[in-house]
Amino acid sequence: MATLYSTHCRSYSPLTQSSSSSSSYSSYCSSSSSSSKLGHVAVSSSAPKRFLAAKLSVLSQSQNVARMQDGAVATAVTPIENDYPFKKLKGGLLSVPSTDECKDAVGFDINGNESTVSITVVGASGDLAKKKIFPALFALYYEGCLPKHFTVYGYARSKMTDAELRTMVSQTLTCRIDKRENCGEKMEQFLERCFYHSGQYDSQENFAELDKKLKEHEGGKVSNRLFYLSVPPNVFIDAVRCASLSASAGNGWTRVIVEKPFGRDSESSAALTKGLKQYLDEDQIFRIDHYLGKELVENLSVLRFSNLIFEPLWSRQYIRNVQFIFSEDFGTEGRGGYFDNYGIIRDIMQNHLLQILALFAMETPVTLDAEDIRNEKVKVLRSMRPLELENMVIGQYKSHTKGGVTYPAYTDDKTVPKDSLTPTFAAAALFIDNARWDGVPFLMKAGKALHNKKAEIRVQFRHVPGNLYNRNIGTDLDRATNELVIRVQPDEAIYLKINNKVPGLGMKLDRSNLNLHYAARYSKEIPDAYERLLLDAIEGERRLFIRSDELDAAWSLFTPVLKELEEKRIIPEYYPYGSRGPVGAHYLAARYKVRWGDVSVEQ
Ligand SMILES: NC(=O)C1=CN([C@@H]2O[C@H](COP(=O)(O)OP(=O)(O)OC[C@H]3O[C@@H](n4cnc5c(N)ncnc54)[C@H](OP(=O)(O)O)[C@@H]3O)[C@@H](O)[C@H]2O)C=CC1
Ligand SMILES: O=C1O[C@H](COP(=O)(O)O)[C@@H](O)[C@H](O)[C@H]1O
Repeated sequence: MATLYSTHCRSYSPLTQSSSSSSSYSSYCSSSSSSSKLGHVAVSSSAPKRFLAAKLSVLSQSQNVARMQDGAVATAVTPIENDYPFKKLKGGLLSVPSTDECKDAVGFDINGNESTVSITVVGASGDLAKKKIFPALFALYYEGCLPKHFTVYGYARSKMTDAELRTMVSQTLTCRIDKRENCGEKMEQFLERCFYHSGQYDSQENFAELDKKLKEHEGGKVSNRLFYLSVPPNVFIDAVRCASLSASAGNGWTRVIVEKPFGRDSESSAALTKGLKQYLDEDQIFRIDHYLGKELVENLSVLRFSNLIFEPLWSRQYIRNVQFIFSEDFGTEGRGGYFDNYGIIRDIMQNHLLQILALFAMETPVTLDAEDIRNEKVKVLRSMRPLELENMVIGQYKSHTKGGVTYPAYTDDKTVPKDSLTPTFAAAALFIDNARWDGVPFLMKAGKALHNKKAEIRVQFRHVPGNLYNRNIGTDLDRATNELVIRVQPDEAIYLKINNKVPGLGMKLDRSNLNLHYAARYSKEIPDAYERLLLDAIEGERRLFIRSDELDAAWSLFTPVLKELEEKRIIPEYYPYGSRGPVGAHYLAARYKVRWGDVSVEQ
């Protein structure tokens, strides 16, 4: 993706040229008066603004120019030669990043036929569906991002009427849109497109009934179907089997979003993948890791690859250590049954934090195409040393009374065995054995029931060699090194800690932050990760979803230590609910001469 720009409006090439018109980087030109000897490219000007799809029927063989259906001329960053990366894209599709606004969502396929998208939320009665999926779908609708013809179906065993589903969706709306203008009116319109079908997850017959209903809504148009598996993992394969055999799209695409957990170790993950692939091709499977949809995680590559000042520093030569920190100020209340079978390492580290690490550490991908990015991520994961027990600390929260309020221990949850050793906290030191990162500790820390809720990436740079100002810094040289902090949530920010002189006649040094604070810089609300990911799945954009080889590599790193922890019944270090977690995490970091950045006074 990321390769075609309309030159009729402007000439643009990322990194090398600037826009020659006042139109924004990604604005979309809908007409052209220029003549061209180039062939016809089938794309309508009602194509979505976000990803403009163009079918390349005839192209200039040697140039980076193509003509759009509506006459606009577009240029690619690299020559279009019916060659990589384009020929890899199905049906000769080019996709172009445009604005993140999507007011004119497309309702046509590439041949100009009217198409529909049906989104079936399997497990619609559940927590995730209510909390995240329906609100995200509504936000996309509100923003004009859903295609013209779309239908949302809830599917679960619970008996519900369409009206009851609609009440459930409207009452559980927790999304960022809920206080916006015309929310009620838009919600009414959205709910009219929501329906419910009750059925078993292992019943082809029940899915065939769903298929019949979907067909009625599709009304003979090209049908595209997205199934979101928001059910416990033991139901995944049954639901995929029944959906694919009885309710696949007849003439459009069928895609399935699969929620984590993707297994609990290498073997079970491989079995799940094998099971899914009995019924689906890899490119139909969208394994979701919602951290990849978070705004600042998306921005990580932009920060790195579009700013000259960072990439040259991005290696062992300048970086002392990197920290990935996740904390929540609540326990597993309500999810103890699920959590006890997985623990924090599987719940957060093996997926969310490791995915961010891979994006952070990868080499520059050839293009922004999903496969190029995922290829680079896999290389990072495969260059990593499997985690060893000695490089890991685990903890579990215990009850704590503060201000007259007693907070429960993890094992106070009725669905958790009293003698459970499942970690609710873990810290780990990981290493990437490649030329760029040899010897640099990548530290991870994740915990529930801690003192705050936060997710951040901290990059600590090396000391300035022969620093002229060492005398002015004092004895704690570590404190004076530069640190780049990417605060993923809450209160998104990117800031760089630098040393500066305190104004005055003396020479006293101070630490200050060069701060990109999102709330101050942008008035626009940040979309929820599920919005971005759902939209990507609808648009067939796989960049933020996990490929099966990435998943295998991720499990290979964690499976041995997970087995060892369980086999040896390693006792976690107990920490009070609402504290900063086990002190063992500090000893682990100290072994690699690291101090956690989130515990210093000036964070
Ligand atoms: N909730 C969250 O915050 C997150 C959840 N996930 C993952 O998303 C998926 C859905 O999560 P969540 O909504 O919390 O799950 P729920 O436990 O709420 O289950 C979803 C629905 O599945 C059905 N269901 C529940 N248990 C079973 C069972 N044993 N057998 C068959 N059907 C069952 C129920 O619907 P009915 O009885 O009506 O059929 C339920 O409403 C899971 O894979 C979870 O791991 C991932 C990240 C975060
Ligand atoms: O996947 C999961 O993520 C949530 C945290 O997500 P966030 O977007 O609210 O930070 C976590 O609570 C849950 O345990 C885990 O399964």
